[in-house]
Amino acid sequence: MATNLTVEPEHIKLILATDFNNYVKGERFQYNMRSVLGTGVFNSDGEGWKFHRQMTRPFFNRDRISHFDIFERHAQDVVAHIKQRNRGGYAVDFQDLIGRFTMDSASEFLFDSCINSLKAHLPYPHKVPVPASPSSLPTGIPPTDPDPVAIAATRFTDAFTEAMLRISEREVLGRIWPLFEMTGDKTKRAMGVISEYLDPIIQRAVDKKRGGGMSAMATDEERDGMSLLDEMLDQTDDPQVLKDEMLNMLLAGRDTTMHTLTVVIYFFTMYPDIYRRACAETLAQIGPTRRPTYEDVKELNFLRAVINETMRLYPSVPFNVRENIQATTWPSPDPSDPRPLYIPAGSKLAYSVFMMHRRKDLWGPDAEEFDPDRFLDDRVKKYLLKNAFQFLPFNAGPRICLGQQFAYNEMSFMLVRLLQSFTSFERDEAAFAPSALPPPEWARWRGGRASIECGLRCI
Ligand code: HEM
Repeated sequence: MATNLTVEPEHIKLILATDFNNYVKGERFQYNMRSVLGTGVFNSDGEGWKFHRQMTRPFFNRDRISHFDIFERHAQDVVAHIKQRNRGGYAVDFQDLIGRFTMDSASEFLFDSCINSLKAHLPYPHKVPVPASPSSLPTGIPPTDPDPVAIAATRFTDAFTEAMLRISEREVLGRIWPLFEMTGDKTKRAMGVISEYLDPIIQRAVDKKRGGGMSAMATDEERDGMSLLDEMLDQTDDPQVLKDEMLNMLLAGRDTTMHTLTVVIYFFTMYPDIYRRACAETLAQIGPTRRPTYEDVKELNFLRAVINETMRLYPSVPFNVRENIQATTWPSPDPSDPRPLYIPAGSKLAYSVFMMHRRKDLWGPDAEEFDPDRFLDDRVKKYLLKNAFQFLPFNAGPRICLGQQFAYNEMSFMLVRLLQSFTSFERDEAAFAPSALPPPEWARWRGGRASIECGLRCI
């Protein structure tokens, strides 16, 4: 069956909000993801989804997301890693590094159990031969991690990445993916490693609860100190349900913010003026060393515009899919033919915010340009305020991203710490892995320069 793709705000509004109950992720999508995401919040519909959503939502509503201690610890590690690598004359794979920041921050925030991926050593640029012994390294960093915490973190994050890649491959292959897994489930190995890591954490939390630890009778102060895992234990102590939810949350919490932060930095390397303005705003509001507070972050209007403009052009979830339960109609997108579109029951539907965010009729003639000022000047009124459904990096309606405010805080905090620490960022294209380079023919296409896995020098 063909997939119908829409980039119309009116259609997306129906799917996500006004006719929400008629659209589901669907059995096919859930089957593809199940061996990794189980029945977690991303991978469920109907009553199952409601159970997961109501189990996790209260956690994000608390004023917890305004506590920045976790971000500070991990941001300091990021800055130290960059300085150390740059001192040795090496570029840093920023996407890898910032993925460690978002993984460690999310795991500590959500489960009070940090993965500690920032404790492991960073990979070297692909052309640098891996030194044979610690003493031969200019930075003095041993080539492998002797620390068991670092080894466990690396095994876990590698397995996590592998599992996510495997399920995305299934989506790309579509209906025929089981043919490619006839000899066995391709997520099994990675899920074995993931379970080895998560099962003891979950078991400890279950035992703590059974032993009379945190409970629904906890005081407000005690609740403030509870992790999402503790809170979920108020609803269930089924280890499989808890594990599914942890993985769903880690997926949501690592890759989205990692991707957005990487593209922001990529844009800083392309547009030094934008970088200078963001820097000037940060220094005026917070100064060169002070740790940013929740209130500071809210005042950084230009930085927020940079983040929004990045998510407009490169949203972390560029496409999404749904199926409709009942047959329905959509308004015609063609003004010359007002007849509505008929959508038979059980249609495969895709919507692309990536494409919608670049439409010139919705955003103006410069829709494909990177220009954060469009979120600050009269273009807000002219375009954005006309239709709330034309800017949807976090989705909308009942399934809107639960971590939106956490994500804005986390990304702003990390960017402030980078802006305070470095006066410029440069791409080091010699350090790019060949697989991260755009194919040569892209250079002939307009806008075809981007490759976001960047080797970076921070000065
Ligand atoms: C730049 C950062 C982020 C972006 C752009 C983003 C975007 C999205 C989008 C588009 C969805 C809808 C997915 C779908 O319906 O298929 C979503 C859902 C969700 N997000 Fe985020 N997200 C971000 C960060 C986070 C973070 C940091 C967390 C948690 C720590 C989080 C937690 C969730 C959860 C739990 C859902 C599932 C909601 C549901 O289905 O009811 N997100 N996010």
